[in-house]
Parts: sequence; C-alpha cells; structure tokens
Amino acid sequence: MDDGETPLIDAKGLVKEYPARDRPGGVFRAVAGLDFQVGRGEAFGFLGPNGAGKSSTMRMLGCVSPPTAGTLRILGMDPARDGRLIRARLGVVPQEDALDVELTVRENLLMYGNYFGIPRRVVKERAARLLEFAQLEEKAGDRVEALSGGMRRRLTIARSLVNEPDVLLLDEPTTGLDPQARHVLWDRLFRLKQQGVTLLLTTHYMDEAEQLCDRLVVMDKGLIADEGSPRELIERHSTREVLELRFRLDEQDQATGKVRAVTGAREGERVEVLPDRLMVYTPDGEAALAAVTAAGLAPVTALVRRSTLEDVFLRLTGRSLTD
Ligand SMILES: Nc1ncnc2c1ncn2[C@@H]1O[C@H](COP(=O)(O)OP(=O)(O)OP(=O)(O)O)[C@@H](O)[C@H]1O
Repeated sequence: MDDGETPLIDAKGLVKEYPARDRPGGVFRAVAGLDFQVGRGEAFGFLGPNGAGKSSTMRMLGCVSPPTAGTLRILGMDPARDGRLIRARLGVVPQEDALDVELTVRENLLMYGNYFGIPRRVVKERAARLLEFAQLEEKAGDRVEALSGGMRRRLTIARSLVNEPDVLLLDEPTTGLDPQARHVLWDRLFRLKQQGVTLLLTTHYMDEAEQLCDRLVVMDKGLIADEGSPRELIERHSTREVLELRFRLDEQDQATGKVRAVTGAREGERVEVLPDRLMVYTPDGEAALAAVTAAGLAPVTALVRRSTLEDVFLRLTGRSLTD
C-alpha cells in the first residue's frame, strides 16, 4: 500500500468466534487477531489451506458477519453503523454461486441491478457491457442451469459488478474449475485490476496468488503468518531453487541421512522431509544434484525448480497448503 494514503480497508486485531460445534457452551476462534490494510487499486490475497479462516474474514469484510472483536474500517466507514452504505459499494463473489438458475443469464444481471435500485435503463446498458466482459453474450438468453461451471463463475463475477463497486471481494474464485476455465477467469480478473478495481481474494492455490496478487497474507489457523508481495515472501522464506528428490520407499530413511550430510555441509542449503520426497532448498539446484549424485545416491526422480509460495507456506507452518 502507498504510504500516506488512507487505506480502503483497515483491519486491526480482527477476531471472529463461533459457538464451538463440538463443545456445548464453548467458542471456536476462526479468526484470531488480524491486522492488514489494503490500498486503492491493489490486488490483495489471503492464501491459506481450508479452515484457515479466509471465508470468515471475507464475510466480515462483506459486512454480513460482525467481528467478535477488533476494529474494521471499509471505505472510511464502520460496518457496524454503515453496513448498508458499504455494501452498496462492494462487489461480492461468494464461494458458492448464488445465481437464480431458473432465470436467464441476462435476467440474473437485471434482477441484481433492481436489488440495488439502479434505474432499469442504466442496468440494461451495464448488463450489455458485462455480458461482453464475461464472454457470455451468446448465452444471454440461456437459463443459468444450462451453463458450465466456468460460465456460472463468470456470470457471478459479472453480477457482482452491476453496481460498479470500488472493491471486489472474491472467495476462492476458481475452486472446482478446470485449468482452462481458471485461466479464462484469471484473465478477466486481471482486466478488472488494470481498470483500477481493488480486488480482495482468498485462495488455497499458490499459482493463483502468484498470478493475481500484488500483496498477500499467508494465513494459518486464524492468524497471519507473514505478509508481502509473492516475490518478497519467496525471497524472505525460501531459496532461489529447490531440488526435489524421490527415493525408493525402503531406501528413503537412509537416503535422507546422506542427503542431509551432503547438503548440510554446503552454505545456504537446508533439507525438508515430506512423506514422499525430500526438498533441498538451495541457491543452485544443479550443483546440489551433482553433490548428491557424487555421494553415490541414486534418486528415482530428481527435479530442479524455482521456489514458489507453496515452499513459503511449508517453511512458515511446517505443512503443505494442500494438507
Ligand atoms: N458457523 C460456524 N460455526 C462454527 N465453526 C465455524 C463456522 N463457520 C466456520 N467455522 C469454522 O471456522 C474455521 C474457519 O472457517 P473458514 O470457512 O473461515 O475457513 P477458510 O479458510 O475459508 O476455509 P474454507 O476454504 O474451507 O472455506 C473452520 O474450522 C470452520 O469449521
């Protein structure tokens, strides 16, 4: 966020508790004290595994679930007092598409405009533009039930833009979509970003976070483990390259010790042991592989790759994002 500019969203010590499902009378703390700020035009992400508290955070930002504690300012306003005013300036894309499946694609857009009290003529004009944006012009007269998952997602995003929001909240926008549909969606979101719409999104896909987010927080168990741009986070918590080694299962324990001995002697390297593979974090993957091979080790597969946010998550939490 730019220094000196008032943040569009300012959260301090944000907490969300629910009645515990497994302990009558107890509480479960899904969000355990978040501090973050989002500036105008930023694409800001919450990256974390299922249950990290991302959706709970989004619902508080969408002014549909009050924080248990902490302060939240959105567009300079207080959700407890000005929820309706704030909601009128937000676009919300929930995890599940809440479209009216019996209506046509165009009717879904018109209905939503009606809900916001936007004059019919203006909504019609916007709907035409949004159908083009969502690449759904040819489907305008089709009922939603006939659309693919990717099309429904694009329609949900188009619908969230009917009120021309300042901020778009997207909860796991591409979960459940096939790779091609995900790429089409990323392209649309990228366009919105270029048009200056502030995007807040949750995801458990590290490639999505890397592609779309200028800045993100890594979330785990209701807390922020760290914050930064994807590149900053990778530089802070990982090495330039990673050598992934797989050994025969009956050789893995012995190989782990040897890999540790070889790479532990080299500067800037460390080894993480996963159930099915070893990760050697290193500035130079090829050199690490050469050292492993020279020590007489014979991995079944060896892969040198660049560090990703998945490696950052593993480093920060000791777990994989998909665990
Ligand atoms: N109404 C509720 N009552 C009790 N516990 C809840 C409630 N809603 C969510 N939780 C719990 O709070 C935790 C955080 O849930 P939340 O949906 O915010 O996480 P998330 O990171 O968005 O994960 P997901 O991707 O699964 O939605 C989870 O353990 C969830 O079971």
